[in-house]
Amino acid sequence: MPTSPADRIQNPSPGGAALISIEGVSAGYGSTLALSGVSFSVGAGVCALLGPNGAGKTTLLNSIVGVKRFDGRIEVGGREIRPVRPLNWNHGVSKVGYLPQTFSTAPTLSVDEVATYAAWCNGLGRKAARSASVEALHTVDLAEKRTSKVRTLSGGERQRLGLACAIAHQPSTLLLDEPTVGLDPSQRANLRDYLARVARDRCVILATHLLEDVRVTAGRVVILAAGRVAFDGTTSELAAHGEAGRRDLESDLESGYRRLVEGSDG
Ligand SMILES: Nc1ncnc2c1ncn2[C@@H]1O[C@H](COP(=O)(O)OP(=O)(O)OP(=O)(O)O)[C@@H](O)[C@H]1O
Repeated sequence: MPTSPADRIQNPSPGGAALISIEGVSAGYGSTLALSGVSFSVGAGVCALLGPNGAGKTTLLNSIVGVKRFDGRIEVGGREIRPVRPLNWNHGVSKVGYLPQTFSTAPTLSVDEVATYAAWCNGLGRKAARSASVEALHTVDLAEKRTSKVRTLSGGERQRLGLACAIAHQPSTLLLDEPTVGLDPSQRANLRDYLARVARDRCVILATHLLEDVRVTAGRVVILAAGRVAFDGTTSELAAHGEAGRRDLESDLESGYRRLVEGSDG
């Protein structure tokens, strides 16, 4: 069985200090139950959150960040999330950085203004927010665009601006909802490198449909199906669910995923 590079370099074990703890979380929209009794905890490392369309991934991330009402208990860095209140409400700098599935912001603001404002909203003072913006834009390779208006950015550049907004205040946990969608291959590789680096001492939950994201970055995988946890283990354990004799780790992961979620591996 091929071993994931992330398995070797990270400590995705929930046996380490849990940065995010989710216990019996249920949430819905009117009569639609989107999450039903979801429980797992996550320590340092990249934890991939997989599942078919409508499985509840975005609902779970919105619950963790405190913008979606839920039943059950969620703690981030030992602090209980009380929906619906911003995470940093009266508590200083937010411990969470969130890149939503669709990042949108005021088109007439400059790139630098948007990132500075995000850092300020996440609890930094004005001066610290300005330098945090400079650093974050450098990290996502947007430093040269800092004076450009948001409306002039390409789709991939907007996505990277969204990431800069999520990381500028240096949160201990990062929630990223399909962050590699819309990025070109070299920016996608840069983002994966960045995630592997920051996840050494932080928790990253990466919601994605791309098994290459999982292979390259994640040590741990949680699969949601119809609002419930269908799998919780390492990437190697997920691959072990696949049909034997596949070519590589990514094929094993796909086969394991399809067997668990669809009851077949196509
Ligand atoms: N604002 C909403 N109003 C009503 N139902 C919603 C709303 N948002 C999500 N849902 C429903 O909740 C369920 C979970 O949706 P969610 O967006 O969390 O899934 P997901 O796993 O993120 O899907 P995808 O992979 O397509 O992004 C789905 O049945 C969806 O139709």
